[in-house]
Amino acid sequence: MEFFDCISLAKAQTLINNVLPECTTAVEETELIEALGRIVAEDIAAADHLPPFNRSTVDGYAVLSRDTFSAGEGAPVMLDIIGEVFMGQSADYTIVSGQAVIVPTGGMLPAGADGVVMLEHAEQSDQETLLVAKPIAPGENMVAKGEDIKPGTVFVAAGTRLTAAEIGALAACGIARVKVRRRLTVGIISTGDEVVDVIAVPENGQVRDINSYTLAAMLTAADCQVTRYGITKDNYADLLAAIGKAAGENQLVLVSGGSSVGARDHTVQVIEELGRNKVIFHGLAVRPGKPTIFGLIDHVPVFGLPGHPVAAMTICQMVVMPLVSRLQGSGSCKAGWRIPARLTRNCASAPGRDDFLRVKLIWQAGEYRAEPVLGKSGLISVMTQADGVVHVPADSSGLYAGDVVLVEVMREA
Ligand SMILES: Nc1nc2c(c(=O)[nH]1)N[C@H]1C(S)=C(S)[C@@H](COP(=O)(O)OP(=O)(O)OC[C@H]3O[C@@H](n4cnc5c(N)ncnc54)[C@H](O)[C@@H]3O)O[C@H]1N2
Ligand code: MOO
Repeated sequence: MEFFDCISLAKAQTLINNVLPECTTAVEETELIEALGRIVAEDIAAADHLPPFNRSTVDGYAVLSRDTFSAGEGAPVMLDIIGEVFMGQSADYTIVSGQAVIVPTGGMLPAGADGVVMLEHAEQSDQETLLVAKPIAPGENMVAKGEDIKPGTVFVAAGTRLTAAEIGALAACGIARVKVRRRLTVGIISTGDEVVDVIAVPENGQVRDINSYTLAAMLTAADCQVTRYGITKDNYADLLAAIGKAAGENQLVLVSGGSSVGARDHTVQVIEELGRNKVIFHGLAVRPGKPTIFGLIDHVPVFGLPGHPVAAMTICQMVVMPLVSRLQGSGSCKAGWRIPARLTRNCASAPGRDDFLRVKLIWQAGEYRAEPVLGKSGLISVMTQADGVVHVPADSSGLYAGDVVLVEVMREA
């Protein structure tokens, strides 16, 4: 039996970057609310000032702040109330020194006013006379025209994955439709004579398909359009047909199982045949995930992911997701939050190999602790217990309890 040569993770990433350096995903326009989670295709700048006029942030009296500087509880400043601004209406006044105008929270400030005295810090001795008991600073209790967003400012950059906050900013600027990248199309195939679908009751020797579900869930959460191509038997012709179809219909293909070197592991030969010798690597010096395959079929990247469910998910997160982000035109990896945490126990690692350590995050004494989740690569429960992965680089011989590590969070919430 011929065993594969493992290359380093760093070399693998360079090879992937070299063959697929940039985003080629087409652009489409979508309704604002449909744009949540999508990747913005071009820089978005504001056309106007936000807000378009000076606004009060409290219920009170619009004034010239300098008129109030000498105000105090025992020595109120007296101002003339010249009118009232109503909510949603233009403030058709100009105030000068010695004058005040009643304004509601969110109301427009009259010209000349540079601050608002809160209702509770002033008293009306009659309808036209205001006694101010507390000074305000210039700009206090108001939002200035353009203070939020200035015209011409790029407030959502190309490559941003839209969250509720950007959706709100776009709404504020009157942008009802957004140019976003088309969803990356991803085909997913599970292989294995022993693998049966979720609705089947497995017989002895059989297991239900986990990987096409975990992978589809991860890619869907990363805003991809996923097609599951079911389960293919460990049979060269069936695998050739399935991978060929998936590569013809998608921008990325993930095949789980059959990536190792056993007699039934055909994935690499199939990619080689369909891609005309475009297998770029087979074997990574990582754990888990050693038998990972990467190749191209007519420019479509195809990964052969290890069958063990922990390995399939981990390689998807650490190797496939960065490529997905790049192909999507996104600067940020969907599930790529890294947070510092203190390791709770020693973890050995073989030098010369990158290790991906599964950890559970526990909030304790004002910091996160990273508790290693022990368990074999074939156990899906390892992943239900883990919150993320710690990358132990190839030049490390391990980590010590108390080390502060970066945890790549894999959990959505
Ligand atoms: N002699 C060696 N044997 C193995 C090696 C090795 O270096 N030398 N590597 C091991 C490692 S590491 C892994 S990971 C697996 C990878 O094997 P394959 O990618 O070829 O996957 P299979 O053999 O098809 O399956 C492995 C394992 O995973 C289960 N599996 C497969 N697909 C699914 C699925 N869709 N859902 C749930 N479980 C799945 C399968 O039943 C096997 O138990 O090879 C080791 N062997
Ligand atoms: O990829 Mo295998 O699961 O390293 O154990």
